[in-house]
Amino acid sequence: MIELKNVSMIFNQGTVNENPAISNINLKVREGDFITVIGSNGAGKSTLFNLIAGTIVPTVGSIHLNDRNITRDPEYKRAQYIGRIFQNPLLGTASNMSLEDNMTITYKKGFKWLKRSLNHKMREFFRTELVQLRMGLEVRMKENLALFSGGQRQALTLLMMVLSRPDLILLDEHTAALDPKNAEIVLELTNKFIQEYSLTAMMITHNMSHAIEYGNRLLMMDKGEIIFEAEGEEKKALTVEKLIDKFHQIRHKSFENDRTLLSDE
Ligand SMILES: Nc1ncnc2c1ncn2[C@@H]1O[C@H](COP(=O)(O)OP(=O)(O)OP(=O)(O)O)[C@@H](O)[C@H]1O
Repeated sequence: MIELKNVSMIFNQGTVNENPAISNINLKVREGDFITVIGSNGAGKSTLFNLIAGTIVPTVGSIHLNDRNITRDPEYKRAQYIGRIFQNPLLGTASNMSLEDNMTITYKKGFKWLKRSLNHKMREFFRTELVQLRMGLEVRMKENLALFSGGQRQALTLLMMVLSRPDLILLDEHTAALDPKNAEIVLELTNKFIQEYSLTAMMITHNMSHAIEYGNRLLMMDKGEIIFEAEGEEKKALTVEKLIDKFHQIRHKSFENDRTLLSDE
């Protein structure tokens, strides 16, 4: 699927501000993997996603999708097969357009003639898909998205991304800006979609228990490196305490992240 080979990212190379944000990462993401990514402040989690999404080009190394070298493919091109959701719930959908129009544009990739072609069949299809969110949005298809809550917007972004069936989805703390109840709803939906549609996904989270509970693989990053990986039974046996201990054993220092949620709840 996606493979990173000896990837390093050095920001401001050769200047006094030189910053080796990613150091020689090798990672194979297999089809169907749901990988949670945790790490201390500035560990390089978002930079890793930026490299995979094509927002930035690695200083060293290469990135491959199904054996095709995509290292130099620009972000807009990769967006056709890599979906990404950010923390800000307003980013994934257009506020000044109706729910129906937002869905149409995503579904047909923005062709101008779409509005006219929004026929009964397609409207019914959207309605059925929206029911899955259990937020009552199927009866609000004509409303502008500016009227929807952050949780509803993020659930819609997720659904619209799923409809486009990307090869890989990158979830960049996509529930962090939501209140705990909505965060839980969106996370459950994420998990449901990933399972039902056999999607391949990577999810950055600051909630350690979510990182343990969801997905089949877990990566722990620090200072631009993947310092610990767990999957299958080993991952299932993890607890927040064990993860913190692991970090301590490997790095001989305590896990520092002011936003990390360490509770086991
Ligand atoms: N565009 C950039 N230019 C220069 N330095 C950058 C850039 N993007 C990230 N960095 C630096 O790279 C390092 C890794 O940052 P990154 O945002 O990937 O960390 P993170 O693990 O996502 O952190 P956090 O959990 O705090 O969001 C940091 O030192 C950061 O300042």
